[in-house]
Amino acid sequence: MNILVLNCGSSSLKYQLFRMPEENVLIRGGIEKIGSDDAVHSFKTEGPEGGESVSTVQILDHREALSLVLQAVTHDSGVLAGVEEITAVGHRVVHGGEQFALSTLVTEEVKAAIRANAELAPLHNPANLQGIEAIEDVLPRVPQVAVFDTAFHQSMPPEHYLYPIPYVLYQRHKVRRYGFHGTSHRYVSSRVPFLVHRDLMNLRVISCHIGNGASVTAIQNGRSIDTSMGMTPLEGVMMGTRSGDLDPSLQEYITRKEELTQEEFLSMLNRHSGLFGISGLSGDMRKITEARAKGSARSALAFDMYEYRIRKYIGAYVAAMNGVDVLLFTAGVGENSPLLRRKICDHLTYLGLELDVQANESAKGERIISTPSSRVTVCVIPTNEELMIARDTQLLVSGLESWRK
Ligand SMILES: Nc1ncnc2c1ncn2[C@@H]1O[C@H](COP(=O)(O)OP(=O)(O)O)[C@@H](O)[C@H]1O
Ligand SMILES: CC(=O)OP(=O)(O)O
Ligand SMILES: [Mg+2]
Repeated sequence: MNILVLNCGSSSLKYQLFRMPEENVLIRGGIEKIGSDDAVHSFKTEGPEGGESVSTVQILDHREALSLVLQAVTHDSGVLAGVEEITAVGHRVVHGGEQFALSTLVTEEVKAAIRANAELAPLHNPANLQGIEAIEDVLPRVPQVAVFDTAFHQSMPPEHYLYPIPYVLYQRHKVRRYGFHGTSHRYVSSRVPFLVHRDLMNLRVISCHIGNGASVTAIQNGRSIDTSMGMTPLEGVMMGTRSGDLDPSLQEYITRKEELTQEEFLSMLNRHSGLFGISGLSGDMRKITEARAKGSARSALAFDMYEYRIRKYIGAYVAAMNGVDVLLFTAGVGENSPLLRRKICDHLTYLGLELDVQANESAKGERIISTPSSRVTVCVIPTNEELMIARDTQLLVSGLESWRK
């Protein structure tokens, strides 16, 4: 079967088409700057006759973006003869609230729940829903599956997911911590046994997903027991453009002093803070690392704060699990910044952690970067949220087909 996986961001759409169960990627692509005259659509087909295409186009919304995707996977690339060859579509959906601990087939109720949770993930859920509805319009008979960022963290116990505020706010409005990047944390932790040759059920893993958004998760016996993001993806470590943890009193003080509205304040924390806010330069770790190397004091400060805040969460999760067996790094920064990994590990030697400095600098792909005698195994595991979504979609759609027979 051919499964199209869509990850709709606020102004972007990433996609991959999988042939399942072989797990072959037939084509992968992305559209950036949706809503502008100069949106960029790029895609790449795999295999011996693989090719690449990059074009600048005017794209108003996700609906238009999706028609380009369908054109790319059929006519433009020749990968499929027609859209009817798409068996099912899997979507990354960021906020599933308390309703979803597992992936699910999209129904009217599921769409209503995604809509209801949009308030909690305003940057992500509306775009996810647009993607689902756009597919419904074009391919009304094709089953769709929603795979939630929050689902993996539904195993957190209440003492970890509740905020110490009046309990009634949880009862009335479901104010609690949910956590995100669950599909990524689930995927990378599922790879650990293959790398360390030990059963996940007996391991304490700290998973650091450090991309544009970043979160750290404590995984005990294969289940998430705590994670750094909260009710929204703003809590936790410092990120590219997001602040992470703050004193909540800042809101009243800053909005008064700077005459900001609540929306402007939140936008400042989401889009103008983090690495970008401190460096004044960029939220992109590559630019920060370059500027730091050239002597920029503010970029060096931004880097140090970023590293320190991740390390504090690692320390907290060592305490949460009474130790750690595996520390793993994933996503754009986690996979590609040996400097960040080294700086973090330099301060964890009290755990008996010994980084293999050469392995940390040189290798690519899934790998162990600690020494054989290290008491904590440190790994780099490239994430693959899309594959996880394709697998869940396959599973749910196969169930549907056998039920229909
Ligand atoms: N070689 C590299 N060194 C440091 N950071 C990198 C490198 N390559 C990518 N990154 C960083 O990864 C981040 C993007 O991560 P990614 O996981 O792709 O994010 P998202 O999926 O949330 O958009 C960017 O901040 C980028 O700077
Ligand atoms: C939930 C979240 O922060 O996602 P991303 O890292 O893709 O922005
Ligand atoms: Mg991501």
